Amino acid sequence: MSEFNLGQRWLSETETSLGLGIITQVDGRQVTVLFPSNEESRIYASTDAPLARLQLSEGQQGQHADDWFFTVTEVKQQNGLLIYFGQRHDDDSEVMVPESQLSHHIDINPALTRLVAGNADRHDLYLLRNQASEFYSRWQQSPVAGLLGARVGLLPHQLYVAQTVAERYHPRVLLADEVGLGKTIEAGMILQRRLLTGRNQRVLVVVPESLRNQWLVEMKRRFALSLSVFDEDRVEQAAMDGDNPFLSEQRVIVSNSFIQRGDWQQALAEAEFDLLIIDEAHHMQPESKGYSNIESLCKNISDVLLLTATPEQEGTEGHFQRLKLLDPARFNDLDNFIEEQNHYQQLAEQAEHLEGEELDKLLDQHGTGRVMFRNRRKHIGGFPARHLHTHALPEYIPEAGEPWWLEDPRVIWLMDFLKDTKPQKTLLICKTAEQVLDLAEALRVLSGMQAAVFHEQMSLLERDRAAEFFASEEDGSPILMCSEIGSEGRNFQFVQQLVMFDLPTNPDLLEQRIGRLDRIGQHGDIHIHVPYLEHSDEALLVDWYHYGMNAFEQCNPVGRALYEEFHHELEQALDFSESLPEKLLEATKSRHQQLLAEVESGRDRLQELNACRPQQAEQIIQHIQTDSDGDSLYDFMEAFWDRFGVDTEVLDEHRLFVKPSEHMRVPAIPGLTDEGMTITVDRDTALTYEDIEFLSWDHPHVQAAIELLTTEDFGSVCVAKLQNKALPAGAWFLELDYVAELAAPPAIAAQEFFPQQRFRQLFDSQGRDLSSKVPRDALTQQASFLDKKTARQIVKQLRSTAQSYIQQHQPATEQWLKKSIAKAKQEATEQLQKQKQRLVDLQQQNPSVRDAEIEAVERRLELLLKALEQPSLSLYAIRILVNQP
Ligand SMILES: Nc1ncnc2c1ncn2[C@@H]1O[C@H](COP(=O)(O)OP(=O)(O)OP(=O)(O)O)[C@@H](O)[C@H]1O
Repeated sequence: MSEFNLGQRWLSETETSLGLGIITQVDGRQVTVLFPSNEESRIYASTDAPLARLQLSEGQQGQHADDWFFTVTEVKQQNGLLIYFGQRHDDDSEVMVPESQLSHHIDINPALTRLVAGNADRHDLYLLRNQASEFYSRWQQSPVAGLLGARVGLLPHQLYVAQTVAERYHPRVLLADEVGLGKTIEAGMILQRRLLTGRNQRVLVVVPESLRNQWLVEMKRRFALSLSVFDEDRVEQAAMDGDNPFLSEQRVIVSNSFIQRGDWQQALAEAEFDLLIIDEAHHMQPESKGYSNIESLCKNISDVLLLTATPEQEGTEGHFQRLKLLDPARFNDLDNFIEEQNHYQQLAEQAEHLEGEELDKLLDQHGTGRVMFRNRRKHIGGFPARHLHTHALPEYIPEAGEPWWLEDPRVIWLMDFLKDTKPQKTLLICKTAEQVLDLAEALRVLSGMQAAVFHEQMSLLERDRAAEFFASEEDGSPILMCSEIGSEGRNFQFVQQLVMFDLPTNPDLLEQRIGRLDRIGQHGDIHIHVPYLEHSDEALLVDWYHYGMNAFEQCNPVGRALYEEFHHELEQALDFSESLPEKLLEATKSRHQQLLAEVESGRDRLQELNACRPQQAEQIIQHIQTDSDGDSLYDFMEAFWDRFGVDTEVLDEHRLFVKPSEHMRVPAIPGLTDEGMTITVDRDTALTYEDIEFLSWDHPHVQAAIELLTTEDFGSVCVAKLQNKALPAGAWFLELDYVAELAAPPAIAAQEFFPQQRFRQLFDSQGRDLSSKVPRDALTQQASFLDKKTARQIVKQLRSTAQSYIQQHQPATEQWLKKSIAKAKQEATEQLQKQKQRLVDLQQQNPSVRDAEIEAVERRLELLLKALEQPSLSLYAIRILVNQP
């Protein structure tokens, strides 16, 4: 057949996955085609080769073999070869591209390629493809994208913080909710939203070693997010290739001590992290080891979240130092900072008389409002009561040479207590690992009990195993005995009995200890037991804490301030008195009341107003409830699994088991393992069964399904049967869907102004434009399945007419694109200018608005406008409907 010429580009109608082929040999009866992307050759009989010629027409996009794109402006023929003239996308230059120089990849216009090749899919796959793009576009615009899929109860105070911080330009904030109110969860939500919207790509998490595993587990089970642990071994291993070891992963978690050692500081600095999260940040003290390493990370990384429940654990100055890590320019003078705090009461009074935007403005403009978020139990409500039980025990004189625990009455008390409270679980906390080990020995020797222990001399794995052994309901240990490291960060809300075998002198540490039980998820009253020896330090401390500041039964916001004021007298009393001096108790009590009244009307009130604005929080919750749209998600995924060969088995009303079958359409789908998984789209079910997957539009498997459908060619061309008696048999319609997208740096979240956009055109057999007259759904309702063979025949019959319609109506598509670009430009300019102005105004009043934030808005607008100059347009889907009444 004379139509074949060397250098021409043809597609295989039966194997489009081979990519674009090139004719390498033509002899009388045979034609040889090389498919370079697969390095395969095929020889066909020239008379009936299942091949289709790729011919781009004006207005269409082409891809050069060197990977740049162009839009065709003119097509010429020369010696049987096509020569394309057009404009390059990257530098706007005029180009001439002989067809032999086209890229072997044909994924830029999958629908057109398939049409040319004469291929068609089933109607239901086409519908799924269209749904995928619709849902994707909706998700891209959702103000709660990234907050939909967290396996958490929808708590207003957390969602308000998460949404507010995630939205900021280069957020640098202190998350300082009281112990156990969910700072880790807030950080996870912020992280997830920022990752999924593209605002951040590379995160470094720094946590105390003892919390590393808990973080990993929490991020995985609550957010389906994996973090990669980097310790000395892993880094050394990875560094052997000579590359920066941290660049091998996007989400990295390291321990405080790893940072303190500082061996990899240079590599960390060069690893291009854009978000830093530091948990238990009160440990970061200027005098602490490796502080300068933390300081330089905070300087290097644009976005920073510091987490601590006890920001003032190391005093006002310590608190100030952490604020300084966030914004050294704003927090540069401690005296000024203290002076500012003195005006909080006055500000709070003003705030009481304001509402809505006025209130927002005042809170935004003053103090630490923009930098620090602190929610308190008192404001949230609904937490269980805490009860103190003191157990005064007689002093004893230890016998020389005998272990102390043989005679200490607290040990006898503990054994009786465990008997009395059986089968309840008890958490015991004391100061040192030695004491824990002695107590474990005591219980073993005196009562034959194998108690779970948790202390710094154990490896991380051993600690996690101990916590698991304790948590196990059936054969777990009734008691876990921890040294002070167990008093931070861990989740023991399934326990109601807490024994303090000794007492810390720092009220914040006391609160951290109680916080292991008093946290979200605690459903019973908490019983705090302090067994103490008469005239011991604990005898004084228990009175000071309980009668002086009610620190056991209430969360105490001024504990640290009281400690700072009274610690000299307290230490003296501990050294020289047998009981708490009345004078010290009275002084503590009255100062406690005074300070409490002050902070509650000042700092506290401002923090309360700032950390959660109930109306806005309510709106976020409503958005989440609406945008989750579990029914649509379930239907969409069910159709997806069905079409892609994933087996499903209904377990109950809310749970489904899904597993890859032997007939998968693609080899693997991210987020779905070979063993399969149980899923739910129902939040309550996901909270009840933590081992099953909570599917949402944020979930990696759902995102993978959408990506597969929208970026590959599944369902891009279909032929369906119409049964309309009012129309002649054989009448046909051509429905085209164009998709426009932006190629922009992910960090500017361009999708919020220009999500994936679709443009539909509908023509009848005479080429009449019916786009505005016949809606898509009306056709879908009348459309039905047509067998594959007939469908392919129809595509082959109509493909050249369809191509000419596409070409003919290209100007209308471009017109549409121009309009939507102009609209997006206007909206982006208006909104971002407004955002910038707000920050500029704020900065006049409140220096905690950083220049970097304002510059980031300017940069976002600049990059957005640039990206809007070059949207990519592709023919996304083609549906041919043929009437067979
Ligand atoms: N919205 C929520 N839904 C379900 N569980 C939650 C939610 N928020 C927090 N939790 C659970 O409550 C516990 C406390 O949360 P988290 O660890 O985030 O608190 P924290 O403020 O970081 O604690 P700490 O002050 O001790 O470091 C955890 O077990 C967490 O999984």
